[in-house]
Amino acid sequence: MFNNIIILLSGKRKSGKDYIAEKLLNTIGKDKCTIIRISEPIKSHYAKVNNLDLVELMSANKYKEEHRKQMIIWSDQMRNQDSSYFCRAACSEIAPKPIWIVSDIRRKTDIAWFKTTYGDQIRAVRMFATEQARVSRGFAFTVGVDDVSSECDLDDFTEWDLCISNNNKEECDDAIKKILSLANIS
Ligand SMILES: Nc1ncnc2c1ncn2[C@@H]1O[C@H](COP(=O)(O)OP(=O)(O)OP(=O)(O)O)[C@@H](O)[C@H]1O
Repeated sequence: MFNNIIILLSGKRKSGKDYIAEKLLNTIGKDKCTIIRISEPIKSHYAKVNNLDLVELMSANKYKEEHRKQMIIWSDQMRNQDSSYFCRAACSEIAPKPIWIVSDIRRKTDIAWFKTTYGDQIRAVRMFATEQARVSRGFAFTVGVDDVSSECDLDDFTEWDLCISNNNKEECDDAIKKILSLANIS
């Protein structure tokens, strides 16, 4: 596979993982870069099993939030059988581009699988935003979502290559520069 650097983005809900991933994609260029979402195979398999509309499920709307808890429970059951099932599925048909951005790393097993599979190509990035900023972006603490392993498993992980803040435009611009530098892109 022709990929040189794989940027893993992790952070709490509404810390801006997708936002930063899209900015990186637009900066690096779609010819050289692609975004991978582990949630894609989770959602497509979950939609199939439950006869749901995948387009609605992929969008950041109420429909997605309504199904989030059930998807967490279902995907945990799948992971208990095979912890790297969704990581493998997400990477199985990716275009051969030099930079991959995985925009929704949530578990130690996700990082372990990427490191085992892609070794020193991996750059692990943790994003932070204040609760105030996250609330302003639509975050509301939800039992069964924010207090379970999909949201908390990486809270005590320390082996990040880079930690960044994304509370405002200045921090976001700075974060983009730091991630590009980490990935050896000037
Ligand atoms: N630096 C920023 N400036 C302005 N808006 C931002 C910034 N970062 C994120 N946002 C906005 O906040 C909202 C949440 O961001 P995003 O969807 O990227 O978060 P996320 O971490 O991917 O969340 P989730 O884990 O729920 O998928 C989006 O509407 C996004 O446009």
